[in-house]
Amino acid sequence: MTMRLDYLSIFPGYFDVLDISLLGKAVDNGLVEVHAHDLRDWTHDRHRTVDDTPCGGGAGMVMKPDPWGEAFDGIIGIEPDPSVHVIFPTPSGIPFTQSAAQELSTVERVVFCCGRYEGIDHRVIDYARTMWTVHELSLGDYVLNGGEVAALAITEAVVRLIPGFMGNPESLAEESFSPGQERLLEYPLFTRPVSWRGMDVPEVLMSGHHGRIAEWRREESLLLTRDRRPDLTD
Ligand SMILES: Nc1cc(-c2cccs2)n[nH]1
Repeated sequence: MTMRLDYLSIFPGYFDVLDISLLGKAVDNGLVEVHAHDLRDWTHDRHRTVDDTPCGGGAGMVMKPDPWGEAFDGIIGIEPDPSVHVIFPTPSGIPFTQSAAQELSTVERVVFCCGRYEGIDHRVIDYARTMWTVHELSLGDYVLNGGEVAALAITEAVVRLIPGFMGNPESLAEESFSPGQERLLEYPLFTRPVSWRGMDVPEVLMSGHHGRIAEWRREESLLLTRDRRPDLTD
């Protein structure tokens, strides 16, 4: 299965980075195909205008619906297709989680709509919901200048889960937040040298005693989770 990823943005250059590293490899081995589009290509005025003042007043500018609608027609089509997943990163979205990444990793087509300014005219999202499967997703309780960085983060979380993408799929199963895993934070990791700047690797990890090592790691995860993410232990 090849996943097609489209990105609609007034800064399509953000997505050049997808040609690099692991994601670049996924593109090379045909696991994913990536298309970035400049929303301004669907404007018709000399200034290639994509925004206007908010109806009802208020600060900032809102992204006009017309360019989005024409871009949807050109990129996705004019017939409804629930198999197409359209993602609007937004601070007012539902929290993006590993389980959402897991679900999206099985989808054949994903279109990211990267808003700027104060946001996109709401009729664009309402229209998209009549046509495709729409996800308004938040990365966390902080505000970015636009959806591009969020789209890249969601892309990385999703693409790395596509079967055949990661060399060693077993490592995925053990990760924090993987399905089936207890919701615990990762224990501290060490590698050689055993002694570094006066700090030694914990002795238990050099003991070769797998039972004790597993016990030490679990305890460390429990302590870390209780200290930093008590919400995960609910
Ligand atoms: N979680 C999150 C998403 C965003 C934005 C998406 C689009 C513009 S700002 N900020 N923070």
